[in-house]
Amino acid sequence: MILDLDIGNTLSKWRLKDVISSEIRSRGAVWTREEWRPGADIPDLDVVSAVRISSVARRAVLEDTVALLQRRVGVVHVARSGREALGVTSGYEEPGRLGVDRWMGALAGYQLTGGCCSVDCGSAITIDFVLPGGRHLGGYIIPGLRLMKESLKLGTRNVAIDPDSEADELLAPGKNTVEAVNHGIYMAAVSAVNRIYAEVCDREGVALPLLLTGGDARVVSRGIRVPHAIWPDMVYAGLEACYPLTAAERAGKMAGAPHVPLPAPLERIRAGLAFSTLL
Ligand SMILES: Nc1ncnc2c1ncn2[C@@H]1O[C@H](COP(=O)(O)OP(=O)(O)O)[C@@H](O)[C@H]1O
Ligand SMILES: CC(C)(COP(=O)(O)O)[C@@H](O)C(=O)NCCC(=O)O
Ligand SMILES: [K+]
Repeated sequence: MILDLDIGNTLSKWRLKDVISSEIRSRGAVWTREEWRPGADIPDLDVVSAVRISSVARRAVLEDTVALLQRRVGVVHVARSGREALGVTSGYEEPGRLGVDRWMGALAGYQLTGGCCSVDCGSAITIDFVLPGGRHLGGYIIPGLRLMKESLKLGTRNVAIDPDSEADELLAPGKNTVEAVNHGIYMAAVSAVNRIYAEVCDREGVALPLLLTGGDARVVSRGIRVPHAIWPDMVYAGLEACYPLTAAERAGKMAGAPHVPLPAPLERIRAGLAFSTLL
């Protein structure tokens, strides 16, 4: 089995992938803690022959995890952001400083679409752009839904936005504190994504496919008006593309890759932008 790890600031996600069949056998998540230790809630390492890791947690968390895994597993790949990979060149002045989860998402998105906007809705919401041809432009970082809510300190942190709510309900004015906070941060997040997507497509003169991932991808998706796809395994797909281990991966297949709808025509994106900024 291959153990893939996506260690974010909130959750450490894992999945076990069969080396022979390329099927995902199991998956789970544990809180990203100071001392991250395989335990009851972590897969059995005896069946693991290789590990691939994307981590944006504190360096000590990664070092501890890698040290522990290296004692038990023969092959441990730790992804790093770089200046160039798989046809994509980083837009960052210091490429090593780009969050590796963003880099994995950008690489996976580029493999799938040949140029896209990738949005990762986790602890932070990150919005990255890769143009056709492979130039990564850089991106945007805003607080995620949960962080925005916690920062208000209004005692609403444990009342999550129902991911099944209709966008229309979430966009309506709140009639109590919980609603006002939930609807406010939701509006802030989806407005930012909609606006940033339109601004950058307009600037660059290209309508890009739009991909969403992360723990809040589903709820954010409901407020996005332009065609897009959700790809829960997008960070894992970057690991697959960087460190292909199975026959399917070597053939360029990425697990769980969604059907990506054609983007809206550029004129429509521009008209929407003009409408939201000039009226
Ligand atoms: N079952 C869940 N447990 C925890 N967080 C969840 C859950 N479902 C959705 N979320 C949301 O997803 C976010 C974590 O998403 P994730 O992409 O794993 O973040 P990160 O990569 O930063 O750890 C949380 O901040 C929360 O808003
Ligand atoms: C922006 C992030 C905190 C997002 O992390 P996440 O929400 O996935 O936990 C992470 O990608 C990161 O630490 N990036 C380094 C800074 C940068 O990308 O510029
Ligand atoms: K994120």
